Parts: sequence; structure tokens; C-alpha cells
Amino acid sequence: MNQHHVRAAVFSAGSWGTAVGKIMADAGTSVIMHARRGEIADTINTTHRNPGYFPDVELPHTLTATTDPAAALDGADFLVLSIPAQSLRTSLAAWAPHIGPDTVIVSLMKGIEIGSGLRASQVITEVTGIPAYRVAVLSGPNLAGEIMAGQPAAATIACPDEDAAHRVQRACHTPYLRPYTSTDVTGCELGGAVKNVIALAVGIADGMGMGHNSQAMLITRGLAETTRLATAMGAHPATLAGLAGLGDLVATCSSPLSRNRTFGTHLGHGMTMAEATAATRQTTEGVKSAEAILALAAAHDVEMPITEIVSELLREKVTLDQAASALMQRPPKPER
Ligand SMILES: NC(=O)C1=CN([C@@H]2O[C@H](COP(=O)(O)OP(=O)(O)OC[C@H]3O[C@@H](n4cnc5c(N)ncnc54)[C@H](O)[C@@H]3O)[C@@H](O)[C@H]2O)C=CC1
Ligand SMILES: O=C(CO)COP(=O)(O)O
Repeated sequence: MNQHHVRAAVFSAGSWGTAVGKIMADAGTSVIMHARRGEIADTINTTHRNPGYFPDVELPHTLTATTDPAAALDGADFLVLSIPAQSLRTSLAAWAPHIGPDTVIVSLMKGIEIGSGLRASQVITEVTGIPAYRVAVLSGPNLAGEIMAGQPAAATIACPDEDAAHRVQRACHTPYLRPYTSTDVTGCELGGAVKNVIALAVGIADGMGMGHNSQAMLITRGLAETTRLATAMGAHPATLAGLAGLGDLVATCSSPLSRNRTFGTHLGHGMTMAEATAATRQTTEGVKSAEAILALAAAHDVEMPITEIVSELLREKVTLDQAASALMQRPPKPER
């Protein structure tokens, strides 16, 4: 019997795109990375490394790169999208004509679009016209650097079509990555987007010199407000207690590898937004998504005090001390 060789196109060759490209290649999938810059594609093809992100890690030789979106997408079973959430709409519109009729799209993005308030999977269906059952999301506690080092991790793959979720699961199951399936796309995406804002808060607290009690308070109450929003938008509460909720929140809020947490730490040390931005090279989704998440909270009549105060800090409307006391001086209430 002729065995179909599974192929994935990964757009683009940033930190998480490269890591997921490696995962899929290690799982036996042929991978073509789409890089915007020719020199990155050439370097991946000739040295099997992506030196701008992971100079020390050799990539599997079944992973190649191109700058040509049509070539990358030709015959692809999966289109894996890993670019900044706010650039998704424009970038995807240019790539969409090359997407095949059976290609399943896998979103790795953890952000909410400013203005529309849409989750990445919703932007994808809107821009491409591809039905939701062909769009999956992969989320969870997955700091790219640890995955590239081959450390054990798990992720959730959510898609309304369970069969599609299983296909993605098979295409990225390796000895170091254990993917679970789910149908709760909303819960997975909101868990991933809101944890970035909570990680900013934890980083800010850490930068201000606060210890683990304060940080645990923000993580726990952060999970409470994430769950409130997600369930109001139709998510299953168990998803928020799972890998794409609590799991990712704990990893991101604990790790110095997190860009969001690190950005928060810069602010907590007293940097201005301009200084913290200048000190940050890679995508920091929470900085952009905080405002969009707050708009969703307002639309669904959900209280999100931590997101609200982080958003005010990001807009430089309050000082660090004002932010801390605003949270602590909220009216006492039952724990929910
Ligand atoms: N790095 C990580 O550990 C993880 C990241 N993510 C998510 O993956 C997504 C991508 O993040 P990273 O790969 O970490 O970011 P990154 O900053 O390392 O890479 C972003 C990639 O997108 C490309 N890009 C940048 N601006 C673009 C634009 N305007 N149009 C098209 N392409 C553009 C860049 O060339 C680069 O290849 C984010 O939503 C992030 O939340 C999710 C899990 C883990
Ligand atoms: O999503 C992540 C880990 O799961 C990465 O977090 P940062 O984007 O804050 O680095």
C-alpha cells in the first residue's frame, strides 16, 4: 500500500515556529518552514540551524525552509501558524490563496486581535473562509527553549473536529512532547492569551521585589478571572484547569524564559514602556492583547481586576505603587 507522507508548512521561522517545526519533523512529518528573510531560509537549509533563535540546536534534516509561500504550502496536510497575533490578518490574507482544499490549519498563537476582539482561530476562519472544523489550536506549557532542549512537555490540541485533532496529535507526538486532544478551542485560546497578561503582572510583582506569596496570589486570582471570562464565552471550566489554562499559566509565570514575565519584570524594576519595549526582541503578546481582553471582559460583563490594572500600567496611567494598592484595596468578597 502507498503510504501518504504527512507534510507540514510552518509559518514562520521564529522561536515557537522553529520549535514546533522540530517537533513535527521528529514525529516523522516532513516540514517546510516559511521564513520572511532569504538568509534565514538559506541558513536553515545549509546548516540545519536557526542561529537567531537556537544557535546550539541541530534541526532534523527532514526540515527545510523557503521564502516562497506557494512552495511551502504545495501539498501541505497542515499549515502551522506562528506569527504575532496582531499581524495574522494581513499576513494570512497574502498566504491564503495558496492553501489547499484539505489543509488543516494549526494555530500556535496566544493573542487576541485588537479592535475585533477575535481569537486567532476566528481571524483564520474569517480571513480564509475555511470552516472552523479545519482549524485547530495547539496550546499549553511550552516554553520553546525547553522544548528545543528535548525536555518532556505536554500540550493540548483543540479542534471542533476530533478526527482532525487526532491527526495533528499524531503529527506532533514525540518522545518529549505528549499532545492531548480537546474540542474546546475557545478555552484553549483564552487560556493562552490571558496567561500572558497574568505573567506580565507576576513579572511586575517580581521586579518590585515581591515574593512567592504575592506571585501565587496573582497566579491563582489570575486563573479565577481567566476562567470567568472563558466560561462566559462558552469554554468548559475543565480546560482552564488543564494544560492550556493552569499548566501554561504556571510555566509562563514561573520562568525567566517567558518574554511576557520578563517584560513585566522590566516594568517592575522601573523601566518605562519605551525602555521595556527596546529591551525586548521577540513577540510579547500580552502587551498588545491586554486591551483586547479587557474589551471582551466588558462585552461579557466579567470582572478582570488584574488584567485591568496591568492594562493601566501598560498605558502608563498609574504608577507601580498605585497599581499594587488598587488591587489590594478592592472590597473584600468571598473567594470565587
Ligand atoms: N516562544 C514560545 O515559547 C511560545 C510562543 N507562543 C506563541 O507563538 C506566537 C509566535 O511567537 P514566537 O515564535 O515566540 O515569536 P518570535 O518573535 O520568536 O517570532 C515571530 C515570527 O513571526 C515573524 N513575524 C514577525 N512579524 C511579522 C509580521 N508582521 N508578519 C509576518 N510574520 C511576522 C517573524 O519573522 C518571526 O519568524 C505568539 O503568539 C506566541 O504567544 C506559544 C507558545 C510558546
Ligand atoms: O507561551 C509560552 C509558554 O507556553 C511562552 O510565553 P512567552 O510568550 O511569555 O515567552
